[in-house]
Amino acid sequence: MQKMLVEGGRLLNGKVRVSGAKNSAVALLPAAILADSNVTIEGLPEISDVYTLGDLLEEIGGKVSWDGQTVHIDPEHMISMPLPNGKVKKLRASYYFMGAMLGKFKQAVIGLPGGCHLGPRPIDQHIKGFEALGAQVTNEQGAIYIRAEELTGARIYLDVVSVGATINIMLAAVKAKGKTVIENAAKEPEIIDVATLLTNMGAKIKGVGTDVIRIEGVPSLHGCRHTIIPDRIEAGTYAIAAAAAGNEVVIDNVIPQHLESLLAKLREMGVTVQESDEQLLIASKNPLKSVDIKTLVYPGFPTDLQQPFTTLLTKAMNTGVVTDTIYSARLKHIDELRRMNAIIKVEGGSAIVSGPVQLEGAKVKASDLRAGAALIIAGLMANGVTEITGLEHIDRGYEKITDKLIGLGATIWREEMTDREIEQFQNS
Ligand SMILES: CC(=O)N[C@H]1[C@@H](OP(=O)(O)OP(=O)(O)OC[C@H]2O[C@@H](n3ccc(=O)[nH]c3=O)[C@H](O)[C@@H]2O)O[C@H](CO)[C@@H](O)[C@@H]1O
Ligand SMILES: C=C(OP(=O)(O)O)C(=O)O
Repeated sequence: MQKMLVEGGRLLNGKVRVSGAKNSAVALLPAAILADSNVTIEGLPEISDVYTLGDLLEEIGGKVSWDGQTVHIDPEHMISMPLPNGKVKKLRASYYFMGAMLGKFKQAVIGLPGGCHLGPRPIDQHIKGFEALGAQVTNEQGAIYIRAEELTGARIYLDVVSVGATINIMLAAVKAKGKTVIENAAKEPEIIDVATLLTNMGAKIKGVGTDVIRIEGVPSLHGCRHTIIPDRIEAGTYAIAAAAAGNEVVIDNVIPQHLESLLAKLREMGVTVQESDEQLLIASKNPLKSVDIKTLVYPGFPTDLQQPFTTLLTKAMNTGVVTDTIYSARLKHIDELRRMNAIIKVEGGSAIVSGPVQLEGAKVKASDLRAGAALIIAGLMANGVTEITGLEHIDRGYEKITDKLIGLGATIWREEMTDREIEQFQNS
């Protein structure tokens, strides 16, 4: 087991390249189940969630071969193997096996998913969608059993706007008989990416990127080649790091339109942001002004950037209020930031950040993926050395983050933990 050490006080400078989008990748890989022939996906991020999903595809009989960031998936010998336990518990996105296996085999048994602990992560809207298409769904000892004689298109209104439910219902509906309409659908770029893959496989989908998606079921889907979109959350994380601890940083392989809410907030704080076709230039200034943020569904401020942004607010003048309307309990980074000298009060589900303060290096624990990113940025801003444990969360979603930050001039490295440190970590 390793820990990460960050020596603060070096200003980030230079260029960093963004990898493929984690939250697309985790849906594109299960989507390949629906094809009858080879699917190739290019530009995948080298992160543990991606490899876990590759292993799960193999568990159900797929042939999966990797060539760097490209994966070739041969679905010909896949079967409707139950996956009640094991690797499905390691990540949230294993729930996309439900929609994809239901669409392909008319049945699926999938353990309730894992993923970051952000408070309750219900899947009632996914189940409502599967049932509307004609499936019977039961929960038996922590696994979801789904079975249908036949899948028939339906009109499905989502009671909450959900990325996971929108994608899962698309996966189940692309081969159903007749027309499916998903109303109050989510509009995130990752949903468009998944729909693009499915369309390349022969699916008939209209309206993605709006809140009404129309799907005309087709009897079969074929293989294809697809290139993933860049990771807007990784790009946003580097943009925040540059604003917090940078001089001038160019972020390469970005779709700036995917980040408008973040960029608007950075500009409000006084950060210089320049956008070009595939790049962002972030130039930080002192002092920064505080702003309030409220996370919302796309194109609102992303919940996945709330935690790193909270760290940035510690160096801004006055108080900024952070409210996460998607995952109101996504606040586990706050106690760790307080250990580093941050002044943050939690009131009525919002975090109130007072600044500016000089953060101090400390021993902290990443409780989830974006909390990890928030702590790394705090380490870059802090006096002295910050020691971060819980790296398995960070490795789920950030490709080569230490190398990328070293490329920008940061002093950051990983070390093996001693037996005593591992014991302390496990008891904490
Ligand atoms: C809308 C949104 O910002 N979604 C984010 C959410 O996706 P994720 O797929 O986890 O969450 P959803 O988009 O599905 O859920 C959005 C909201 O709807 C609720 N809900 C969801 C499904 C359901 O069946 N019932 C239900 O009540 C959730 O509790 C949440 O409050 O976390 C991911 C990982 O951090 C992000 O990449 C997504 O951008
Ligand atoms: C919380 C996240 O991931 P997951 O939903 O896969 O746990 C995230 O991407 O920020």
